[in-house]
Amino acid sequence: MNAPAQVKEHTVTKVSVRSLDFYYGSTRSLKSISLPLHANKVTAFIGPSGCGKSTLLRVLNRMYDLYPGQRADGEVLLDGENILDPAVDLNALRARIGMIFQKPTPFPMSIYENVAFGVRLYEKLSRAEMDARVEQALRGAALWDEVKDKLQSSGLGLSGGQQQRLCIARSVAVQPEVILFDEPCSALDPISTAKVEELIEELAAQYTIAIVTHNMQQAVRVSDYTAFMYLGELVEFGDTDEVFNRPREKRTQDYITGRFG
Ligand SMILES: Nc1ncnc2c1ncn2[C@@H]1O[C@H](COP(=O)(O)OP(=O)(O)OP(=O)(O)O)[C@@H](O)[C@H]1O
Repeated sequence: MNAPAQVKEHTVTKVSVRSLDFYYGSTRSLKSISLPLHANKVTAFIGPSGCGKSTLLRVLNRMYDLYPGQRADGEVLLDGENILDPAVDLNALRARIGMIFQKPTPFPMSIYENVAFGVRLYEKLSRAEMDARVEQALRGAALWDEVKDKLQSSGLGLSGGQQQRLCIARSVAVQPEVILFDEPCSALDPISTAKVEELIEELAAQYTIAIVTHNMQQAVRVSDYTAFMYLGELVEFGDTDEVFNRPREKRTQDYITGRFG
C-alpha cells in the first residue's frame, strides 16, 4: 500500500514582494528581493547589521515616502494590489499595515487616548463603541488587566514593556491586517520580552506578522518562516525549522552558527 501523501498545511499569501530594489539616493540597498508573507503566520527577518532588514519593513508600509531621495522599484502586492503604486492612499495603507518600532513610542497622553487616537483618524465611533474598541485592543495586547483601573493616566508612566504593549494596542486598535515589528524587544528586559513574544504568537491568529530581530533564539521561538538577508540580498527564505536546522546556503549556516555578523 502506498504511504498516504503528506498533507501540506494550506497557506495563503497575504503580501508578495516581487523583484524589489530600494535606493537611498544612488545607493542600492535592497537587491531584487522576492518573498511572500503568509497570512496568519510570523515571518522573521534576520541578518547582520546593515543587510537591509529595516529598509524592507519600511518599504512594506511606504514609510520611505516621507523622505525625498528614497525610492523603491518592483512590486509589493497586498492581497494582489501593488502598494508601491503612487496612487495608493497612504493613510488607508498604514491602517492596513501597522508598525511597531524598536523603542516604545507612546504619545504624551493618557493610556486611553493613546489607543483611541489612531482610531479617530479613520472611524467615527460613539463613546461606548470607542470604549469597547479600546478595551478590546488593550486585551489583545495583553495589557488590559494591568491598566484597566488607570486608563486616564499618562502612557509615559508605564514601564518599558508595558509601553511597548501599549504601542501594540494602538496598532491593533485600528484593526490592521499586517503588523510589522522592527526589533520590538531590543529595549526590553527578559520578562517583558517573553510577554511580547507570547503576544506576537497570539496575534498571528488574527494578523499577518513580520518581525526583524537580531536575536536568533527569538526568531526560532516566534516565527513560522525565516528570511536571511545579507548585503541587501535575500540569501534564503523557508520554514524557520528548515532554515535553522538544514540551511541550504553556506552563508546562512555561517551566520546562524555565529561565524559572522
Ligand atoms: N537613511 C539612510 N540613508 C542612507 N543609507 C541608509 C539609510 N538608512 C539605511 N541606510 C543603508 O541601507 C543599508 C541597509 O540598512 P538597514 O537599516 O535596512 O539594515 P538593517 O539590516 O536593518 O541593520 P540593523 O540590523 O543594524 O538595524 C545599510 O547599508 C545602511 O547604511
